[in-house]
Amino acid sequence: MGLNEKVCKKLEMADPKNSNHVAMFPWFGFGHFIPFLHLSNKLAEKGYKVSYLLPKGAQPKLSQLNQHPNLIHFFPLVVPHVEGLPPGAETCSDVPYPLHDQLCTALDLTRDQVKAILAVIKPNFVLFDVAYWIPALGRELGFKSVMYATVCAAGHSLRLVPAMKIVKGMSFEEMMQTPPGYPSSTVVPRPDEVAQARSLAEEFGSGLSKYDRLVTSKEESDAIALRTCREFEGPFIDYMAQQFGKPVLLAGPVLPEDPLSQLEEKWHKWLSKFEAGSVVFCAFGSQIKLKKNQFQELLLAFELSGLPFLVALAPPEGCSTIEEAIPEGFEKRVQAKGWVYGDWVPQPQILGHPSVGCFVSHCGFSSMWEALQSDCQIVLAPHLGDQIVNTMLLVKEHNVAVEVEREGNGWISKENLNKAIKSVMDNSSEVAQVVKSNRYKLKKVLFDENMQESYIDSFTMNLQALLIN
Ligand SMILES: C[C@@H]1O[C@H](OP(=O)(O)OP(=O)(O)OC[C@H]2O[C@@H](n3ccc(=O)[nH]c3=O)[C@H](O)[C@@H]2O)[C@H](O)[C@H](O)[C@H]1O
Repeated sequence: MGLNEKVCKKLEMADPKNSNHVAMFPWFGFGHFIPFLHLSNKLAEKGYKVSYLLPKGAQPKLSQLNQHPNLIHFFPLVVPHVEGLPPGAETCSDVPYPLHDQLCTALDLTRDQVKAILAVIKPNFVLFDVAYWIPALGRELGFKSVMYATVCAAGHSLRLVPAMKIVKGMSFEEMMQTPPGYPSSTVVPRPDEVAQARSLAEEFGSGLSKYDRLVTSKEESDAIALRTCREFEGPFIDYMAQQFGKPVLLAGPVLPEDPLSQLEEKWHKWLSKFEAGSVVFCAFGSQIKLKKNQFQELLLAFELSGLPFLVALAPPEGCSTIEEAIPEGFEKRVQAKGWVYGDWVPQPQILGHPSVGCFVSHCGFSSMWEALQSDCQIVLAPHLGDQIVNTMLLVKEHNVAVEVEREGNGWISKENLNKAIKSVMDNSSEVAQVVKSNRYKLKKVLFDENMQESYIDSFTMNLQALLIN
């Protein structure tokens, strides 16, 4: 009897009510909270109960994304203070990137709280990403552990497989190599990605390197789950399965259906002043803090473009408010055509507004999926390693976006950003037509209404199959 038949038999015999409880325990960053919560919504639609463990201060920003509060319950954790962290720090948004090591140590120190909760709620499965000690808890408490990766399969295949260990002191030439059997010649190391990938050898919580933590999480867990699909990353998915010798469950893009319906009036009203597809929207996720001069240069690029723009970026380094960072006379010059906003915006809903025609993004994995779901042209300015890999997937592998050219030191000039925006916003340009046509074709495949449903169905089928072994 094949696996699917066995699972079907098991499902017929067992009351699904007995094995449909999943606990979620993501890394303490919104780029992880949000994908885990989107998956929670999809599982709840299939009748699953979800217990979601997270720092207590993160819950308010996430509650609005919880579409099934009767089935998805939050379990707030107290994040212990670790020396070096600002008092009360709980998520990546509270601390600069270099302090994520200490934040991850704090996550490890929630182990007793997590164990106490799991011992009481008795989930059938726990989905996690950086808490490499969850599989051991699973063997002790009797649940199946699944490492749910919220970055692309290409990024994991390139930098987080046993075939090529990332350690301190590797030469540039070594870092420019791809692991044995790696399945791509377009998504490959490049100097700025190598510079970022070196951080994988650095400590990331409790003395472990990021590489060791993330590879151990995959090696120890009962299965790996990826927020992606064959149509987007097929060869990388197969490579991951071969490297780790265990089931790889695919969730698909896992995005909520039409987000525009919930757009708040203030955004809708302002955006609706402009003609369809004319507004440039820029956001760089929940973690990036730019240097003040780079922040100002980006604003000057949007002014130079002459297009209406909405910029949602955190205040740059050294500025506590966005107003402090805006260049002299800028607001007077751009008048009602530009809006610079220094706090959280409803990004997916803004991308769904008909006036928005271009998304300037750092290519974080969630922003990447939201860009592909939208009808916007895509301009990419990646910062962290996996964002560069995501960028190569979109630009080199699928040719659906353009990347901003950087100076040698990583500087983004107003001229180069303006050039990239114009290349996709000038409908007469060949680049604009090619990326637009490729994007529509890819969107048709990735967001075909039955595709997401079939991915979640097979995801739950494969989850249940873990209970048989
Ligand atoms: C896996 C990890 O995710 C991280 O998260 P980050 O927040 O930077 O970016 P996204 O993944 O786009 O996630 C950001 C999420 O926040 C939403 N959002 C953001 C800003 C805002 O003002 N309003 C919003 O609604 C956005 O819509 C998206 O859903 C990094 O990429 C990191 O490289 C990657 O390893």
